Amino acid sequence: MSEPVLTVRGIARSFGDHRVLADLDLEVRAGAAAVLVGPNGAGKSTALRCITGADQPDAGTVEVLGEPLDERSATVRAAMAVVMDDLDFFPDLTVVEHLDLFARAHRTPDADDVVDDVLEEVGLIAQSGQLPASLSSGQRRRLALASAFVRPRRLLVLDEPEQRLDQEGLAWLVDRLLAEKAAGLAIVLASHSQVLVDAIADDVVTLARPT
Ligand SMILES: Nc1ncnc2c1ncn2[C@@H]1O[C@H](COP(=O)(O)OP(=O)(O)OP(=O)(O)O)[C@@H](O)[C@H]1O
Repeated sequence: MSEPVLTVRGIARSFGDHRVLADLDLEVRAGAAAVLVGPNGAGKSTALRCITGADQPDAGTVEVLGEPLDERSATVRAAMAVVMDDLDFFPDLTVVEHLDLFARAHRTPDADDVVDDVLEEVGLIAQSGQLPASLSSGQRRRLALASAFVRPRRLLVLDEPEQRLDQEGLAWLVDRLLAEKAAGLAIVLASHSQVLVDAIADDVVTLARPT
């Protein structure tokens, strides 16, 4: 069996005396998907933030490709594509300019072709010249997801990627994530969509709302 792409051991996180995560373990290998489920406030986003280095666990360890997580390392930045809940875009860059930026910054081979293909796939060809403020919320979500698919990646970290997608968008997302797994990507995501969980999860991790 391949080495794990992501290994989480015993992470814990509290805010004041509010314990959100306690002793969370997770291992995700190439071609597999782990899905975090649980009610609002259960700690799914907190866990993903600890995995990406956006937050620090109080205890436990996170390893990416066998190395302790350092989100500044070139290896981690090249491997980990992250789409979280908060969608920040440059207000003065168009849809296609955002994707060009991601693709070129990460040295995607044949960047122009990749960006065109992904724009088509996410259904944003007609909006490619628009600024983010003029997109619908679902179109902004598609742009955020597209940014992960125009760059090299070995680990996808996605926080509720189904949010604001219509039914056709959810069907696309399922197909895309299955294709990512088939291509050897490791995926960890949080979701409230049973359709998505049933379609892609190899491992379902249920977090309970803290008491
Ligand atoms: N920076 C913070 N300071 C204080 N409390 C926080 C902070 N971040 C998260 N929390 C708390 O931690 C708990 C878990 O939040 P989190 O966002 O991880 O939940 P979630 O499972 O992702 O929920 P949802 O399904 O609503 O997205 C919540 O009670 C939240 O208020």
